[in-house]
Amino acid sequence: MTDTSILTGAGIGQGIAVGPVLRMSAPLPEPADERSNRTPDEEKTRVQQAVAAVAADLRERASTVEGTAADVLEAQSMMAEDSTLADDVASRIDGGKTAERAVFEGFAVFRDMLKDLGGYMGERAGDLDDVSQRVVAALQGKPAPGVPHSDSPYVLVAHDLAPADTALLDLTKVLGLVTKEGGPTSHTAILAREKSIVAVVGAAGADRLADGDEVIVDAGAGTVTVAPTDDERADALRRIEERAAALAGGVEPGALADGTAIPLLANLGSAEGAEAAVAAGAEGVGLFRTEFLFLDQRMAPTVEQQREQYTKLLSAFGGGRKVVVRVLDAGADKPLEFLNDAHEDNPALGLRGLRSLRANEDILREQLTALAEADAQTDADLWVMAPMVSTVEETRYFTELGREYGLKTVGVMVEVPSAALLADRVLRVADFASIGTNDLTQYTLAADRLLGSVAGFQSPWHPAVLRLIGEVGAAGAAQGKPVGICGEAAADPLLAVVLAGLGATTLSMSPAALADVRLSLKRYTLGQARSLAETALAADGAAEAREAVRAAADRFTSPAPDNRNEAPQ
Ligand SMILES: C=C(OP(=O)(O)O)C(=O)O
Ligand SMILES: [Mg+2]
Repeated sequence: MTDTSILTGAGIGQGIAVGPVLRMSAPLPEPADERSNRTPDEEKTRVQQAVAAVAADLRERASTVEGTAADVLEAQSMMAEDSTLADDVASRIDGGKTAERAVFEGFAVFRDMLKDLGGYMGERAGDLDDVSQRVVAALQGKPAPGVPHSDSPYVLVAHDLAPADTALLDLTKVLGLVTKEGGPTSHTAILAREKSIVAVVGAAGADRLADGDEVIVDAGAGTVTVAPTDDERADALRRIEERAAALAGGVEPGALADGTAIPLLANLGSAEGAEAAVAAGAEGVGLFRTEFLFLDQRMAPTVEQQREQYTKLLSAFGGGRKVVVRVLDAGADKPLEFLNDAHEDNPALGLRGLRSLRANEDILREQLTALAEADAQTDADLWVMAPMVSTVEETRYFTELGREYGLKTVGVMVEVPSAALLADRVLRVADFASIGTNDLTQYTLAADRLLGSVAGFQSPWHPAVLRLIGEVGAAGAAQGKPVGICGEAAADPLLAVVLAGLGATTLSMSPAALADVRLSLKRYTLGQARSLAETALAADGAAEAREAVRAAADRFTSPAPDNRNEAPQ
């Protein structure tokens, strides 16, 4: 590509990168479908050896990294050795196929099954393709297709990047990443977010980029500018410098430009993440997902087991810092057998969240006991909340129970439109509300958050979702009760400003998002945030809201004379 053109995709984070393209080596050609001239036993032995070598290599890579990267690589090594897949490949070899062809076909069938499932499972299809390529390469004695080697920095462009490769990218060389495939919840995106790699995934047209093409990757805008003009390049380099300077400016508390405090908190699923969250500037925890501690358990956790975990977490936030713990949120995307193992045709609308705890009140009481005991042992400021509350009556039930255990601050999550619409009454009872925008969006737009086919509906920018958030913000302001946001929406730097304008008093997000949100809040006054919220509410849909807010926000931050139109504070 030589003429300036712009590709669009899903940006991960807010970074910008400028540099020459280097492409991933092309995938291996499809193995020929011809009869094997080896015996089936010989071919099966070859497959076993190749699979064992690939699995060992993936495990070895897993041992050199941590966190999600290690989990992904472990999961891939298990895919390689999956016995159902092995049986499928063996039966193809019995039918006369070569080892290479049998692996190619067998893995493809399972890949298609995952793709058909859509959502999170569909996103795993790429992981399986990568394992298949690695096994075929091992069978052919070729190196596994992977990241190119370069001594100078470059923007890596790939059809889709395998998790094994993303996990091990040399970040001193890779300036940014562009892929044609993959969505915002693909492993590539998850790992890019975790490693703060400037990335645009799912960029249509990325396959046309060639080695040496100069590109600007703008993750915040979700664009890749090919063959930029001198002005575009200079502007991008200036913004890179500005962002680096601002991010290096230390971790001040979250606040708007006029000093209005918007504390920035972390979403955590285990106490292990606490140290990194504090290092990233988390002022406390806005959502501790307790069910993540017990997802693979068949039995309810004991009080002791829980107390130990909660004490560890609270100790990391001593000195009176706030930690909001959510009681177990079972159901739909987070199944907990010990709370509800019934088959439900529509689990998102079933016995989940507080409903399932109420049906197992002994488990809820044990959790509150453990929380109260951990609270007594530490000096963090513990707040406790219930998930999936849909009525004022449920709010009353939970807050009364919490107070029975001596918990000082007891609130509810607003994730269901009914709770948002009656927020004034809910907040008369609860000490605070925390809005879970992931579920609130799912229920407002009637779009299963796990289903790829309806992913287009899952945007918290939708004015219907924002109007509900505004209801809660207004009720909180009227009654002087805190209203936090703890869904993914809070991690979107521009939407975070809109949320502050709608009345959010704290924002909680994955720690990797804190720096960019902090930076974004600092650009706008409360008056401007409210004006941007009005702009979003007036739009017809999510895309229109985001576009209108982006344009209005640019007018606020661009140099005079436009700034004279600044909204009143
Ligand atoms: C924060 C939320 O809870 P979870 O994602 O755990 O359902 C939400 O629904 O926005
Ligand atoms: Mg939720």
